[in-house]
Amino acid sequence: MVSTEEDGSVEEKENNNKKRTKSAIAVAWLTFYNIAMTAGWLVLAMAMMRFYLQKGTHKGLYKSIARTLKFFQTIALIEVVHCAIGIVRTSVIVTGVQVCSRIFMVWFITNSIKQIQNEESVILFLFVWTFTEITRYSFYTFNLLNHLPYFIKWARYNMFIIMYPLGVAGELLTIYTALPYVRKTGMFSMRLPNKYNISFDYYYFLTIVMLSYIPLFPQLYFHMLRQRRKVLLGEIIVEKDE
Ligand SMILES: CCCCCCCCCCCCC[C@@H](O)CC(=O)SCCNC(=O)CCNC(=O)[C@H](O)C(C)(C)COP(=O)(O)OP(=O)(O)OC[C@H]1O[C@@H](n2cnc3c(N)ncnc32)[C@H](O)[C@@H]1OP(=O)(O)O
Repeated sequence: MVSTEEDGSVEEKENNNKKRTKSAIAVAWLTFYNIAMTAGWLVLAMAMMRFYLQKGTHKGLYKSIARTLKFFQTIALIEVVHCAIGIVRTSVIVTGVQVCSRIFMVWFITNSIKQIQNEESVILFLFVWTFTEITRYSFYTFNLLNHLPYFIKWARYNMFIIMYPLGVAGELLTIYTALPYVRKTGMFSMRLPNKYNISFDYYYFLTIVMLSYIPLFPQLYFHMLRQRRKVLLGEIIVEKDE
């Protein structure tokens, strides 16, 4: 009996130790990840500023930063894994939609259609993404280190009110500008007859993507408004399972 109780408490202690070690590893990893991502987006911000100051135009800016942008935006897929394994308390779906729509913008729109790379709308979403990500990753970093300056917290939960619609406007305008090129070239499309007997029209797909912002974007925006009320105003919000 004594020995069972002792075994139990040893097991419990071991479990608690494991839990502590796991969360220490998770915190260490998240701190490293957030510092790396803050640095990556800062490098992007500086590269964009330097380009504009040197050339005096936004033409060619996307091409000059494309590799770095693709790298850091694609790496953000790790955030979906963070949610899935439960080391951050965020919905997989909300994060998945946010990250996948960005990756889609980068790889399947801006990177694939050279003719639109110099559009002002591309600069608009690049500026908005960069500002938002520097704020967001530095917020997570300082928060993990328990030294969060109030202005970063304020910026994280206020700037999105303007930045989110601006970013969406930049993204939608860019896709809209791409539509004529997609129709003309028939890129990423499959017409019948073909050996797979499959038909896919990228032009219509992009139209559906644009329309899908109507139901999806408000959900992300209201999620952030709820987070804002929780963090800045201390409201207790009971979330439905997302
Ligand atoms: C295949 C084709 C797909 C096409 C789909 C088309 C539909 C697209 C519709 C969507 C449009 C999106 C457009 C978008 O790209 C435009 C822009 O981004 S514009 C720029 C403005 N954007 C923003 O402001 C972004 C706001 N969004 C976010 O911040 C996040 O992405 C989001 C997941 C939406 C919300 O973040 P989260 O739920 O994580 O909120 P919190 O930041 O408050 O964090 C909650 C808790 O989790 C902890 N956490 C999260 N991540 C980390 C991390 N990396 N490290 C450490 N901790 C983390 C955080 O601290 C909180 O913890 P706690 O509650 O304990 O304090």
